[in-house]
Order: sequence, then structure tokens, then C-alpha cells
Amino acid sequence: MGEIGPIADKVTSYFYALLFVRHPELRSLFPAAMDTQRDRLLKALLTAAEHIDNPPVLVEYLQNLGRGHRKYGTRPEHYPAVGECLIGALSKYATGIWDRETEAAWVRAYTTMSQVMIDAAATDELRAPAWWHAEVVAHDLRTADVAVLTLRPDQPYPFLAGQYASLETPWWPRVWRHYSFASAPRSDGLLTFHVKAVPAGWVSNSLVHRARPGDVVRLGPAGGSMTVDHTRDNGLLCLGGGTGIAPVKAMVEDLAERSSRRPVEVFYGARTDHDLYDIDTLLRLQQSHPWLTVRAVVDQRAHVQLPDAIRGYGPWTEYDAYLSGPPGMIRNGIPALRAAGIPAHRIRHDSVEELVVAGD
Ligand SMILES: NC(=O)C1=CN([C@@H]2O[C@H](COP(=O)(O)OP(=O)(O)OC[C@H]3O[C@@H](n4cnc5c(N)ncnc54)[C@H](O)[C@@H]3O)[C@@H](O)[C@H]2O)C=CC1
Repeated sequence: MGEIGPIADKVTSYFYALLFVRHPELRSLFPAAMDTQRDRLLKALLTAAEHIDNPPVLVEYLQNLGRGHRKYGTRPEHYPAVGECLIGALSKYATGIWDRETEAAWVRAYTTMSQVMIDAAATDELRAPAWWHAEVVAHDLRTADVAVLTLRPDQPYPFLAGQYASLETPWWPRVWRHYSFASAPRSDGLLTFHVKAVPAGWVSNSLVHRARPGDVVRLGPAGGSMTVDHTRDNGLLCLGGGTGIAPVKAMVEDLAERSSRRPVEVFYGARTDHDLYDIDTLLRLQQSHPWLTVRAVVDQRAHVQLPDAIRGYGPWTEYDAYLSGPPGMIRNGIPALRAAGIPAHRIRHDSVEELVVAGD
């Protein structure tokens, strides 16, 4: 895979060109504009290569990917078509390393990996829909660019607090973006999401500025492993930056519903006081739950940014940590938490690559 990095752009462009020329029927499975889509294939390949020596992690990743592909309308017969074009593109550009043996190794690896995806999709088909329709039942514009959306799925939607869903709007067909659930599962089955409209973010802009009650979106299955391990009883340190507070709030609700007494310390970071759009909800939760402490860290006023703000408190060595927010906050947060004595395996966050796409 190391050799592919520098020629990745060429390989992916040529791959899609080959795919759409040889299999024009597959074009309709992809969005009209292919910009972020392009990187996705490569990221998936790189992630798979990263875990090649850890079969359980690789298999779990591929199973999720296979299940997640159901919403695009991917069928088992599409996988060989993709494989053949991928190998066609690699053999054209990776000339320095490409020979019969390399090709045979790629064919073997691709066949094995795609079979894991196909099998996972087939098993999932027996128990869950490929996607859910969900109607917007409330749209609350909290700031000029942040909206809280409440959705009613057309059938029960299983998920855990801390996870996210992929979402497609009627305005940008086949463009899917990830949003974390902002509430724990509710008895009325409603789902909430916090969405910030970002420049050039087609999906987020339409959800914030265009969506209204009555509009219907599509949801893919829930994903992500930033969930609370309820077998443990130590404290939780949660850092939520901007709309990254959404899954933190869901996890706090989850703990409250289970009558947990585990200490939970939430640091809620925002650029200005005005951007703390959900602080009232968190302060209300703090009032009803003595185990919960909420601290706001406002860039304009604080002398340090969010991850470093934890230094003045603690000790954190016994805590599990959760990071949720912009990719830069997560990148800076990991070393800050490690420096505070929390080992890497107790620091949870979503994949930064997925968040970059979610930022659209
Ligand atoms: N599961 C997750 O991790 C979730 C992530 N998000 C992501 O969170 C982001 C939210 O965007 P905004 O509300 O515009 O946030 P923002 O850009 O206004 O940042 C919010 C706060 O995060 C901290 N922060 C930001 N960049 C930092 C950096 N480089 N180093 C250290 N701290 C930093 C600061 O305290 C800042 O006030 C989006 O990118 C969204 O995709 C949103 C929901 C869930």
C-alpha cells in the first residue's frame, strides 16, 4: 500500500473512469458530484491495509462497511466489477511494483475482503432494512448556523448513545453524511441531531437552512464505537467541541437512565458564549444528577483551548475519556489526555477521516 499513496489521486480517478465506462449501470449508485466520494474508496483501502495484521479488527471493519453499503443499493455482483477496475487502475499506475505475483496477491486480498462485506450485508438483510425513511418533526434553529433536528423514523431504529447515523437529504441524492445522535434511545422512538452549516457543506446547509417539518430524509444504520462500557464503574471524562457536544449529551442521558452513579465530567468547548447553544440542557442535567459536572470552555474567554483546559482539574488517571468535535480538537485531544495519564485504550473517539467528511 506504501507505493500507492503517492499515486493515489491518479489511481482513484482512473478507477472511477474505468468503472463508469465498463459498467455504466453502476453510475446511478454514486452521487452526481464525486469529490468526497473519490477519497472514500482510498480511505477504505488504506484503513483495511492498516488492519491487515489484525484480522478481528479488519473483519469487523469490513462487516460494517458491507452493512453500510446496503443503503447505496450495492449488490453482490457489483463487487467483482469494482475489483476488476481497481486492479486495472493499479496495474496502470503502480508499474514499478506490478507483476503477476502482485496482481495475484491483490486479487486474493480483494476477493477475501469483498466476500466478508457481501456476507455481512446478506446477514444484515435478514434483520434490518437497508435504510430508514425519517420525517423531520421539529426544526429548532439555535444559532445562525446550528439547528437541532428531531426525526421520526418510519420503523424502529436501533442504536446506542454515542453512535452516529449516515443521513441523505432529498436535496442532494446519494450524498451521505454522518451525524451523531444527540439523545439516548427514547421511548417514543424519535431521534435528534445537532447540525452546523459549514461553508460548502451541501448536506449540512440544507439541513440547517432548508429542512422543515414534514420533509423526509433517509438514514443508514447506526455506526461507531464511541459508546459507554456499562461493565465498568470508573469515571467518564467527556470533551465536546461545538456540535461535538451531541453524542456527549446522549451518553449522559444513557447513564442517567441506567441510574448510574459514575462520576461524569463534561467539558463543553465553543468559540463564543453564543455558540454554547446547548448549555441550558446540560446545566439542567447537571442540576438533576449530582454525579455530573459540566464546565464550559469558551475560546474567547479561556486562556487555553478545550483539551488543555482539563489540566486544571483531575486527577484523570482512573477515568475513561471521550472526545467528540472537530478533527483538530480530536488530534490535539489525544496527546492531552495521554499526558493527563489516561492510557490510549481508554480514550474513545470517532474516526477522524469520517469526521472530515461529516464536516461537510
Ligand atoms: N462524534 C464526533 O466526534 C462529532 C464530531 N462533530 C464534529 O464537530 C465539529 C463541530 O464544529 P463546530 O461546532 O464548528 O466546532 P468549532 O470549530 O466551533 O470548535 C468547537 C470547539 O472545539 C475546540 N477546538 C476546535 N478546534 C480545535 C483544535 N484544533 N484544537 C483544540 N481544540 C479545538 C475549541 O474549544 C472550539 O471552541 C464538526 O467538525 C463536526 O463534524 C460533531 C458531532 C459529533
